[in-house]
Amino acid sequence: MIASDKLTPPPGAAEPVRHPDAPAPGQLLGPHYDQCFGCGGDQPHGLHLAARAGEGVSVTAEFTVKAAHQGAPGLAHGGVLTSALDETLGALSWLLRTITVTGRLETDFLRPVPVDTTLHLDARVLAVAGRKIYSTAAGRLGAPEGPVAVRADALFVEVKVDHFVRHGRDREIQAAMADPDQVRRARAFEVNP
Ligand SMILES: CCCCCCCCCCCCCCCC(=O)SCCNC(=O)CCNC(=O)[C@H](O)C(C)(C)COP(=O)(O)OP(=O)(O)OC[C@H]1O[C@@H](n2cnc3c(N)ncnc32)[C@H](O)[C@@H]1OP(=O)(O)O
Repeated sequence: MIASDKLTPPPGAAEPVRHPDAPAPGQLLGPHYDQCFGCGGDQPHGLHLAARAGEGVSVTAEFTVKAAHQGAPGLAHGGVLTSALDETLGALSWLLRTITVTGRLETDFLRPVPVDTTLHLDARVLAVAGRKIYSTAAGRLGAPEGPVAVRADALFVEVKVDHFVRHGRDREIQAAMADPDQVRRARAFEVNP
């Protein structure tokens, strides 16, 4: 499977560089926002995906499919699986110490994923070109070496905290800015907070 032209790093794109203050390999990254559908602990039907720093500019993550995540009877919904890939790819921001949002995400669905399966995900940055981060991820059934069920290629784009302040609903933005723990987590993404 080949990523579309929009996901092919341009000539001159740089190798990704792990930030010197990135969390150590093996360290749990924790949620970037408690209400996040992907990683937040306060979302009852969220994915509760737990990501860890890997070597280089990579992460691993686990997500267990619940009944609330079904599309067909007993099987995970494809959009939910794409969300798990998106969240895992988003966690790469912790290693670059930049805030990024998904610009483009292409998913291949290779095997059905039954409810109760734990999907073992991994993601890594392939290249960086200015604000554009090119990355790839896969989700395996039941074990880190299990068969690949889903995979994705992505382009994330670097933004500043201002992106969220400008576009987010005011109620949640005000609450986030009043929460010192949330502000600390946002700063952990940024090289120059
Ligand atoms: C107090 C508050 C605390 C907050 C604490 C936050 C904590 C940290 C939260 C992180 C959360 C992560 C969660 C998981 C990941 C999501 O799910 S993120 C949510 C989904 N994504 C979005 O909502 C993004 C919506 N899109 C946008 O906002 C804008 O289109 C973007 C992506 C920021 C780009 O807009 P822009 O900044 O105006 O930049 P633009 O010049 O258009 O594009 C820059 C470059 O990217 C390229 N590009 C852009 N989009 C595309 C595309 N779709 N295809 C190909 N190329 C593209 C452009 O062609 C351009 O290339 P160059 O011309 O430089 O070569």
